[in-house]
Amino acid sequence: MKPIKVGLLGVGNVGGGTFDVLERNQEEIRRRAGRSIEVVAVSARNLERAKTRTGGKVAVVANPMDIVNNPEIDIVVELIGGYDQARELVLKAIENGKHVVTANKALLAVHGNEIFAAAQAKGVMVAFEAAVAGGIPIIKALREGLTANRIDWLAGIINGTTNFILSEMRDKGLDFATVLKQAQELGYAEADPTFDIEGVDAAHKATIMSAIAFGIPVQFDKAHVEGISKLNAVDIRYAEQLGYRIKLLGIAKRAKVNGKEGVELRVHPTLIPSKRLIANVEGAMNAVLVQGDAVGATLYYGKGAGAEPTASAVIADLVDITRLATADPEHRVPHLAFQPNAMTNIEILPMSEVTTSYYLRMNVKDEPGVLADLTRILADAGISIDAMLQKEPADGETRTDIIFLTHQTQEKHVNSAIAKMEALSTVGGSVTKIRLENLS
Ligand SMILES: NC(=O)c1ccc[n+]([C@@H]2O[C@H](COP(=O)([O-])OP(=O)(O)OC[C@H]3O[C@@H](n4cnc5c(N)ncnc54)[C@H](O)[C@@H]3O)[C@@H](O)[C@H]2O)c1
Ligand SMILES: N[C@@H](CCO)C(=O)O
Ligand code: NA
Repeated sequence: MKPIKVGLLGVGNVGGGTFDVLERNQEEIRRRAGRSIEVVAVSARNLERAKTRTGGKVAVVANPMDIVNNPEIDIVVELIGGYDQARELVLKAIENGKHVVTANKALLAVHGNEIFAAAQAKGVMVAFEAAVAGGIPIIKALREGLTANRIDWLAGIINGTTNFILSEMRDKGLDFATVLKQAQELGYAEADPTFDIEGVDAAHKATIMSAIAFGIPVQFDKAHVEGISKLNAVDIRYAEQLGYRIKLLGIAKRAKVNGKEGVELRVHPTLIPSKRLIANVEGAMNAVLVQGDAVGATLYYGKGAGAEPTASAVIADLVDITRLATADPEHRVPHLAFQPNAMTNIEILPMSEVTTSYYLRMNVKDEPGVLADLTRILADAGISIDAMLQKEPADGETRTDIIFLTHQTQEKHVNSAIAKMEALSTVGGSVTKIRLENLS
């Protein structure tokens, strides 16, 4: 069979890695795919660098539209990132009847509904394994391996950069800026690293997984997004003393509020019991825990960022498309796991309606009655306490830290209890709130 022809948009970290792995493993890949997969052209901003990077073996063009409009190309691989230009290129490739592979989670979390509808109408595939948790085949697992299940929830460490920062800060005592620079040098970080640090990248990925897990449209604008920039080292230490690790988790969960179905879609620092496997995922590694009603809990672990791990996922999609290119479109696996006419629109819940447990830290005057006031406020809000830690005041100090771990409750109740605590004259400053998940 004649080779399937690929055009690469972008020869950066992932584009370069894809080129290398395709070349190195071309024979293995051909034996699996049944045809050779051949990169015939790449588009790059820096033409000379791209020529050197690809060893002068392929055409290098400046205008990515030249690839998208090239009738010889069967599959366009979008690895430039960003929203607008990537959207325009992907939609044009689809209009031209080309299949698309992309690692661009930002694009799919925001414009996915439009892109998948266009691909469906045209009968082409848009594959995106690399967009979520890099090299881990989590899209394949959710969409195919777990297809018998009603998925109850999933929770993942899905941003390598922030996990790397949290691990290095804890283990080596390095400061935030130094570790971020290392993550950038290692090719983990997004072009704009605030996307990593502020939880946006993890929310893009959680949004994509929520759509596949529950058969709902992608709705990034409804996700709750909180990163690690406001996380305090003291809370990492207290969490350890209480038997927990703090991780940036992306969570998608079915919930029922007043008898009505909803979906929780949230990214935030989270205390996880230290004994859980996922609590011990360190560095740029990712892990996703999925709870299905039939299978129970399954855990997927591996490299979530970096050139070749991500290339591994890009190429898996290229092989899938190569195998299925001649199949009737209606016989292929649907883009978002559910048939397009069988999607539902379960509401994404506002954060005030979310139910979870909490770590609350406050700095208080060390005097009689303070603890009673605090526990009264929690009791009045219907919040029960699971554990408490009270530190001895340092020598000569009259103030100390108190930490409560609560049982599950709705966020609105915790917020109103915190407002009452902060109004006490014995409580100084604001109360730190970090969510806690037992993941069992
Ligand atoms: N780096 C990772 O570990 C990783 C993992 C998973 C997904 N991703 C995603 O993969 C995509 C690429 O990430 P990356 O880390 O390789 O980024 P990168 O910045 O290393 O590479 C992007 C490349 O695209 C080029 N480019 C930008 N606009 C272009 C244009 N108009 N025409 C041609 N080339 C253009 C840039 O010059 C750059 O070389 C992003 O969507 C990113 O979110 C990255
Ligand atoms: N910036 C992302 C790349 C992988 O999607 C991360 O750190 O996880
Ligand atoms: Na993946």
